[in-house]
Amino acid sequence: MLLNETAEQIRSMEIRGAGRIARAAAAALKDHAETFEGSDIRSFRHFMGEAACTLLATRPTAVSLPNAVRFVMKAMEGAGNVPEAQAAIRRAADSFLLSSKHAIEWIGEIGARHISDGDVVLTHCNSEAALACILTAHRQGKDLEVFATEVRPRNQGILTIRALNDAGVKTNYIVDSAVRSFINDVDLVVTGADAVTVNGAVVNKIGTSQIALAAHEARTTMLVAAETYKFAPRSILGERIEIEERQTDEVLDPAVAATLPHVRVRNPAFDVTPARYVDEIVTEMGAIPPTMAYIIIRDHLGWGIEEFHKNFEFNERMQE
Ligand SMILES: O=P(O)(O)OC[C@H]1O[C@H](OP(=O)(O)O)[C@H](O)[C@@H]1O
Repeated sequence: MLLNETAEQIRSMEIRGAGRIARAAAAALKDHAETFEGSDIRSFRHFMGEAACTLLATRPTAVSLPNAVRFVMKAMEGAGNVPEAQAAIRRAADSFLLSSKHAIEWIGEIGARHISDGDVVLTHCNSEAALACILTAHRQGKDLEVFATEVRPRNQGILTIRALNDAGVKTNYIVDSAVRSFINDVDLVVTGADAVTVNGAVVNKIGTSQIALAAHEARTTMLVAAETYKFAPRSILGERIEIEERQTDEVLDPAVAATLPHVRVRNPAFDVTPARYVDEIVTEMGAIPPTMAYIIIRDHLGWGIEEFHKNFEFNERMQE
């Protein structure tokens, strides 16, 4: 698929979910690299740099996207000519796609151990990682019941209840505002994440923080399922995660909005749940307390402060 087409599909949310966005971007960079005609390595770097920028501009919040793009782009750093650089990009993209798939499988296994026979689990939005935990527990023969939210305004809950229904999981579909009414019937909340910052805060679909608050009050365990490529290196530098605010027509019919000149519709797509409301983050490296985010960023992703200096030099070279 052409790079611009992938970018448009991510922007319009035809391709959505933090992990899927990241994999689509890695695959798009790989295909794009093959379309380069020429032999000048500097022109190739520029060609790929522009493609990376196009992908990065699609959606601002899910950190998996810049992490995947950087992982693939960094692979060509040492290449001396175009075929070498193309091969390096191919290898890196394939390795990202494979490790992403394995990460979700591992998260499913580890997350399922947190779910006991007879548990009632609540999930919000449509997260591959969170669903992996629930579906693995179900496949293990545990008798589960799930509460899945509607997820206004894009209604990703429909995708979730379809997946649960297809697997034969007993599921209750509720509007977002019904969470507190049912939270005392729930043993465990499992959500995904679009980003995890260095202080262990979890950025996820709007409404997650209200659910975490309700779970905290009810003493219901709150698990977040997230691959390590959703941890945000730049948060070490104090950079904040930009919360995407989407078009208002997702919330209110423009014809109705036109009759309400004093009303401003707000549509943030994500919110931030502080670490103290999250019991554990289930990653492919194991289940960790959210306060261990720094270790994941530094020791596993390899992003210490010194890496930012290296990256700065790399970006300078890309712009030459
Ligand atoms: O990567 P996985 O676990 O699939 O999803 C993680 C998160 O990505 C989604 O964002 P959106 O629907 O693209 O806005 C949701 O916020 C979901 O919880």
